[in-house]
Amino acid sequence: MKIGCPKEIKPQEYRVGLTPHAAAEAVQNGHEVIVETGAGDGAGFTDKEYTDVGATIADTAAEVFDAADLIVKVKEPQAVERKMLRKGQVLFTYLHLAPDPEQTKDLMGSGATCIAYETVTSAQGGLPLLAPMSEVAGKLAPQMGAWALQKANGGMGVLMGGVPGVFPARVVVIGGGAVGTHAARAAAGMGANVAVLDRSLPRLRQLDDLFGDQFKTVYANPALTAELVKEADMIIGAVLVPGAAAPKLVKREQLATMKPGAVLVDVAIDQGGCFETSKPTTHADPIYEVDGIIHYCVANMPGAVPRTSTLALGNATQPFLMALANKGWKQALRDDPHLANGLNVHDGQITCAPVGEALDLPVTPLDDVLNG
Ligand SMILES: NC(=O)C1=CN([C@@H]2O[C@H](COP(=O)(O)OP(=O)(O)OC[C@H]3O[C@@H](n4cnc5c(N)ncnc54)[C@H](O)[C@@H]3O)[C@@H](O)[C@H]2O)C=CC1
Ligand SMILES: CC(=O)C(=O)O
Ligand SMILES: [Mg+2]
Repeated sequence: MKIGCPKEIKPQEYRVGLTPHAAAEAVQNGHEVIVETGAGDGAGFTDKEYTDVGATIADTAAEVFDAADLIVKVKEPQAVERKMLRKGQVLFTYLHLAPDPEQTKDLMGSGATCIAYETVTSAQGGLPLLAPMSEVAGKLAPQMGAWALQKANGGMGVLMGGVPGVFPARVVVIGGGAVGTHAARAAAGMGANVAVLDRSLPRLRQLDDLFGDQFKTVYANPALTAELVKEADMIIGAVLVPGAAAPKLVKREQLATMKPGAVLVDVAIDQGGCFETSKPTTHADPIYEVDGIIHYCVANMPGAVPRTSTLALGNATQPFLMALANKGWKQALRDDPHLANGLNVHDGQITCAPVGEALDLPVTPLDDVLNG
């Protein structure tokens, strides 16, 4: 099979979908690997590292899309990339379709088979291809929020850890999954006073057992959430309903109840955001203000640390990529129901129920596609 890896073109996205180690394994398994020139530069991988393991370098993305049976990427295909997809081709990447009707329409129109990292599941529970990037984004969130809290950046001028005699920043993390746990640990490590909210009591018990007094756990009912929102210096949005658009947990009218210069870091922005006033921003222009509250809503946060992120993502995607390449997509999905949950679009049809619900589009059952 021909596996193609284009250079990422989303603004300030420096990760790459295939590491030289992954390329080597694909070549050893008898596949042809085509990488766009410079694709690995941002993550510190040279073209030579790919050619040394037997990959071919292409001058343009068009050559990669033209040649490949299977395209491996990091971020959702941008409009110009979507035009290059074709029926029968397999796309393996993050998609985040629920809040993105335009991308969904284009992918359906392309006829391609589109497998989204973020809805692949695992037998142990959780989302194995989202988790590594959630770990990165979670650890980054307090760091980015701390920067936004600085007065020169529009924030209220509060130091995360405080100093002797002065109370530290109050950080509220909504959602205690992969992002939330790593964010809470990092914020607590910076000395902040941290509370984690989740609507899953078993998850809160687990966090309490694992982390003890490092941070407090709170059940996420709307009234309690509203109380904590008022007192917070920083709120980190880290909720997820897999595949679906994020629920809006802080409404615009609540901003008036908050401290002026408080910071909202909406990590869930890739699923549409969990604060009503969130809209996607970029690393180049990451923050904006609404009603005196600073918003940080970068949809590809791990792109800020592409070396760590590329290696972490590659560790997780590689076994699935090899299954798709070695068996062909249909057999790989028949053999592994967790990988099958990643199928979002096939030959013009939506196959992921939460995406269909979010966008009011009909959903074709996976079984019809795989065994019909
Ligand atoms: N902006 C970025 O660069 C990145 C964004 N993300 C996004 O971060 C979000 C969180 O991802 P993960 O932590 O991996 O998900 P996860 O599934 O590990 O955790 C989500 C948590 O949210 C909780 N939850 C769901 N609805 C809730 C509600 N109404 N109130 C309180 N808690 C609620 C769940 O019980 C779960 O514990 C996702 O949207 C993911 O795509 C992940 C990585 C990078
Ligand atoms: C998960 C995601 O959207 C990212 O890593 O950019
Ligand atoms: Mg996106």
